[in-house]
Amino acid sequence: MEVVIVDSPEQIGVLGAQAVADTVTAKPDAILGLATGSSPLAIYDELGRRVAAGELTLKDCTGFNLDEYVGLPDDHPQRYRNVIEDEFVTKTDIDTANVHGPDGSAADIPAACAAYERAITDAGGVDIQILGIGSDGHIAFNEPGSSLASRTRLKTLTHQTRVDNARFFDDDVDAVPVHCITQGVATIMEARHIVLVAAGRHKAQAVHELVEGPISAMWPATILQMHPNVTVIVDEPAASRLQLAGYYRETYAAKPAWQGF
Ligand SMILES: N[C@@H]1[C@@H](O)[C@H](O)[C@@H](COP(=O)(O)O)O[C@@H]1O
Repeated sequence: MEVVIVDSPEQIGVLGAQAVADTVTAKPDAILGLATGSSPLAIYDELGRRVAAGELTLKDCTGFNLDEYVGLPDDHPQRYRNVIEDEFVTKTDIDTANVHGPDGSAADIPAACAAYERAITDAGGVDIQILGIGSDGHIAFNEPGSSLASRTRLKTLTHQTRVDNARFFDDDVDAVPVHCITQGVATIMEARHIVLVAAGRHKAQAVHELVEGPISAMWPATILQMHPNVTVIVDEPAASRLQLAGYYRETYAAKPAWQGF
């Protein structure tokens, strides 16, 4: 696990976008794993800037979203498919027809979850997964207690997650759906490169557990310690509880150029 500590959320965006650009340069039809939440927004903005400047194209890429609320109408602005459309697809040149998400309106949810797993596998698997982290250590919507071997499935959101996300629903926690479909922890672990980004002091405990804590379903992100290719990019407040922060800074400063990102 590589830990990169930067000065600002904007720098998180620049480095995260660089990781995506490196992947797409090596493989123009790369499969991108897309995350909602505020943390990845700087990455999407920077990718949009690069596409607009003619430095990068995502036109042959495919995207798979991590998760989706259950039961929101198709045109609801907080439906994650719509959030990814607004925050990522419209800013870049990726083809919207090639961006997929779990079907939160499916009549048969287990069948929709199985179909989503198959779609990711049939596409060849995710080359680079952008990931945020909840303040309780959740990844996608894999709440504390999630099986570390889980696949795409229905989950019940914790009250804390619904409170955290109420800001997107006019501060009305009752408007936040109770259920979601999320890629499982094991699904996420199959991505070839995972770039997890976090900003702000409210993420400091989760980032500490993710990088330095014992692996536990109580902090689902800790399973990433078992993944061979994870880059964690955090700002100073999010890094404030890291015990080995000095070592991570020295390691990044001394990184041989040939290692790339
Ligand atoms: N399902 C999303 C997660 O994928 C995201 O990581 C988390 C943190 O969001 P933020 O980056 O806004 O703190 O929010 C939601 O729960």
